[in-house]
Amino acid sequence: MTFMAIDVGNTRLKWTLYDRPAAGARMLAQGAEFLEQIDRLGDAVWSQIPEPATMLGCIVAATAVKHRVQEQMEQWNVEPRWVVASDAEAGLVNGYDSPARLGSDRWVAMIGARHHMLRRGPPRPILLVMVGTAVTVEAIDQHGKFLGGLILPGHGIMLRALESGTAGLHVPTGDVVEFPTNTSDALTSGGTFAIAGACERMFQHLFKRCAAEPLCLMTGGAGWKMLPAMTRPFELIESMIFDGLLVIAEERAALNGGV
Ligand SMILES: Nc1ncnc2c1ncn2[C@@H]1O[C@H](COP(=O)(O)OP(=O)(O)O)[C@@H](O)[C@H]1O
Ligand SMILES: CC(C)(COP(=O)(O)O)[C@@H](O)C(=O)NCCC(=O)O
Ligand SMILES: [K+]
Repeated sequence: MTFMAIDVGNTRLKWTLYDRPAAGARMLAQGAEFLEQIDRLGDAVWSQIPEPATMLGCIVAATAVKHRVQEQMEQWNVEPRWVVASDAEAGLVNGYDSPARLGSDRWVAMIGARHHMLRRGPPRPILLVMVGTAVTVEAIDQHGKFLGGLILPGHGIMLRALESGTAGLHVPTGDVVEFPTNTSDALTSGGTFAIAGACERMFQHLFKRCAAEPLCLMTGGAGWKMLPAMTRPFELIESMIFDGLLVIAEERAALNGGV
């Protein structure tokens, strides 16, 4: 009962094939492609792997990208299914003003994060940071309610915005240092500490709201770059969105006999 999990962000498509649609499933194959390169998936790596029996994905890229992804899946007899954020799913309650407008990647990652937290101990609030094209900083209380989250530009977008809005900021990538003394280091450190500072503020808001110390989790393709600059310990779980997709698929299968 093979299961394909797909996460399409604004920069890359990430996929993992599992032996079954359930938390703790065994990974059979995985990959990541920049969106410009996804049109080769069907003929290349996806023609070399076992056919998935079911599929579940989340996508925040444009509708045209979704169609391109589904085209690559046509060789399989599998119906594409994409998560849409709802009022509640898999133990998480959605506090967004318009629940369906919440990015499905954010929703799925939060479900994965809550699952990780519950497996390791008593319920705690969670601060979940996802570092992709954009950065999101999510606050979840100890009861599983998503209280709200921040959206910030990612490193790349911040740098491009500064480059296009100024005459003198066209420099190579620098290092993250406490007291930058050149333009490259000033830009790289500025972006990194902007994100770290936003995370710290949300940690404080969440701690105060819940009167319990949040568990700090991080995910996303650029998470490893942010880790050393954080003001407190974060655990990096690269597979968070896939873990969330597995949890959702398992629960939906139990509820109605299929994803
Ligand atoms: N192999 C890589 N090459 C270049 N950038 C990468 C790579 N892996 C991760 N990144 C960084 O991670 C970001 C993309 O992370 P990802 O989680 O795939 O984003 P998204 O979900 O928005 O598509 C890029 O903006 C880039 O900064
Ligand atoms: C915030 C995002 C742009 C993040 O995208 P990503 O960095 O994963 O490509 C995406 O989750 C999105 O488009 N969200 C919809 C708006 C919202 O969540 O409020
Ligand atoms: K993402």
